[in-house]
Amino acid sequence: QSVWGYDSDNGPERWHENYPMAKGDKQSPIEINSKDVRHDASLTPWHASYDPGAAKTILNNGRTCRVVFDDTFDRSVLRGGPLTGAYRLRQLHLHWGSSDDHGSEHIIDGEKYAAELHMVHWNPKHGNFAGALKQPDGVAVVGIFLKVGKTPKAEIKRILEEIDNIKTKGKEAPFQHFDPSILFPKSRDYWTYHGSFTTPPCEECITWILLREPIEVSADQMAKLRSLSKNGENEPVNPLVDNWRPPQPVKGRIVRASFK
Ligand SMILES: COc1ccc(CNS(=O)(=O)c2ccc(S(N)(=O)=O)s2)cc1
Ligand SMILES: [Zn+2]
Repeated sequence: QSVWGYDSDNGPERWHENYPMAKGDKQSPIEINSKDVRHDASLTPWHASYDPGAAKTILNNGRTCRVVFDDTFDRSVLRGGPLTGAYRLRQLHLHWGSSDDHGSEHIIDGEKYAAELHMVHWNPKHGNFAGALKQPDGVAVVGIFLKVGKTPKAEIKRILEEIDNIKTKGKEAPFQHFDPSILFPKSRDYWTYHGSFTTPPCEECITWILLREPIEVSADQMAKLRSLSKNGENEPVNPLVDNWRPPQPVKGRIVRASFK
């Protein structure tokens, strides 16, 4: 029984065999077409107040590179935008391609970005993360697009410098004194819609907040990300690339924009 992944025998087309939610009506990611988006003047700005001391470790779980935060109390929280109340930051991770022309999960007006960074937050009114997964307002994910350019954002460097310590599956390293809000682009403009985890178990518990302005990374930084391996240290190197789910049916959902 192969665990889910992104290969032909365990990839997105087969996830529904073990995770029936994968065929739900509110799945993510989706393609966003500006002509179908509705500007909602009632959408307020979102605010993140993160404690750099909440950052704990960075790990390679064979499917992504993930930074984990202390979410045992309201220490690093996201508020506002489409959200009611304060959502606790639990982890951030990325999805990327095997080349710079693809890799993001959400696609904007036909454009695929080289990568997409997800900051996962959960609603403490549901007790714990496992409880929040079962609620439509349980989880909020901020998505930031990464574009390859000439003036790379220095802040992503901190994450990529750690890559050498977590090359293989299961490797974990301390990752402290890190405030992920330095990764935010200048503009606060965003799209928001209701969807799901883009990986199994694909629960439909996510309020997506996708930032309109991409951040820039260098080609070398993308190559660094692609040097991670899906396999453990005593196994053959299997480049960790193309860990993105293709767009899912919108099924009548409305995507709202905070901007005109
Ligand atoms: C029942 O046990 C569970 C249930 C659910 C999870 C997934 N939760 S998670 O935060 O690791 C995420 C996976 C995918 C995310 S995406 N690409 O949509 O931002 S977030 C873990 C354990
Ligand atoms: Zn993700």
